[in-house]
Amino acid sequence: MAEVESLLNPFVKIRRDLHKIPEIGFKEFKTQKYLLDYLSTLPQDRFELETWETGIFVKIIGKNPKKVIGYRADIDGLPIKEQTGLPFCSEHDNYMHACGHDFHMSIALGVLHYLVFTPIDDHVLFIFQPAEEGPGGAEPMLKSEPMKKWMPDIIIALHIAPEYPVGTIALKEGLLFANTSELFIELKGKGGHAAYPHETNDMVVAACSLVGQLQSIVSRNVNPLDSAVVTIGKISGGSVQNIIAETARLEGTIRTLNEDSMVKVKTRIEQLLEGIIVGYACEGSIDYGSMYHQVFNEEELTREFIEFAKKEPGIQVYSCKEAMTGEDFGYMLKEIPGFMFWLGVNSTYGLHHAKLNPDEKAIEKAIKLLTNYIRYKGSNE
Ligand SMILES: CC(=O)N[C@@H](CCC[C@H](N)C(=O)O)C(=O)O
Repeated sequence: MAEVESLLNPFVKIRRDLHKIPEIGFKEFKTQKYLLDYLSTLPQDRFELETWETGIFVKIIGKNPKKVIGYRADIDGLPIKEQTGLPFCSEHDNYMHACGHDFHMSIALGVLHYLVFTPIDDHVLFIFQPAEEGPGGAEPMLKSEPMKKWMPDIIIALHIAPEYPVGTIALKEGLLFANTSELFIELKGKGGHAAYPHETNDMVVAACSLVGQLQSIVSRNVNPLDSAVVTIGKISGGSVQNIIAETARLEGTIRTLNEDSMVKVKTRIEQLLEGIIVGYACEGSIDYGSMYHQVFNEEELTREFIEFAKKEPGIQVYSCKEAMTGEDFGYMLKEIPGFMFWLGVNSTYGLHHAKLNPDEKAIEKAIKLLTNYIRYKGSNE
């Protein structure tokens, strides 16, 4: 294994190292240390660095700066048990980089490394952001002191796309990713003996009924020409097979392409929950957790990047439709002009799947494309 690793592109090795240590939002301690250790090997006079929570800001000093170009990479993993069987699979039981943030980090380090050794005119701010999967690091990071001090004039990010081949990128001007809101519903009834249901209010039955009713929101309350998602990803309740459950909890997410639909979907969820409370004589409450602003690509910069990327050897540019994925990078794009794009990584299994296995050849492609684009944008001659 050591021999094979010595033959790898160093940023593929970095990706594998990071893949082994996935950590969830605001607990990315080993990840932050790994990134800091790597940064400590680079010439220290070429950049300034500030940590923020488990994230890191790195400003590469420009030769003749007129602006700051921002590049953001998210760093957290997901609570999923990896099933890839890869030799470098997760060493953290029940956690996995199943959304490609290991790729995002290694690509960012590749571009950063190049710019440290080959300075350009403008400053380049790298933002290693925690907690993209939740509860959200972008919004508080935007308000942080380092960000205020080094506020970028433009900002860029990518996300891996398992469905596209290596060597492709996909993007569009305007709306790229949906508005999101987490959804947590608690139900409380009356538990008791499995053989005496008439003396209880069974929250497993109430929860199942509510999950069924929630499916009607998208099909019956949202305009068919609009789009929305209501997904319940987790149900829990009860303690053992012969006790009727006193409590149940649903955990899910809402996605919409505009803010009005988000309000409408939430109103319907609240109405349906009211119905359950009355129908099952129970208590119920909703917590919307964290919400992400849509990802909206600034049109002129996006068009310019598309034209640039089309001329890059080995890169094919696809035009895509908006997706119902969410990204708190949307908050950065709300304040700073920029764009996000999909990077093709050709995996049979998709994002958030325990067998996601992105093709590492995409790492070098992305490093080259981004480095060339940032050099082009950051040249003031
Ligand atoms: C790109 C991606 O997969 N992002 C996540 C963001 C999750 C936000 C939040 N935890 C929620 O579930 O609403 C996604 O699931 O789209």
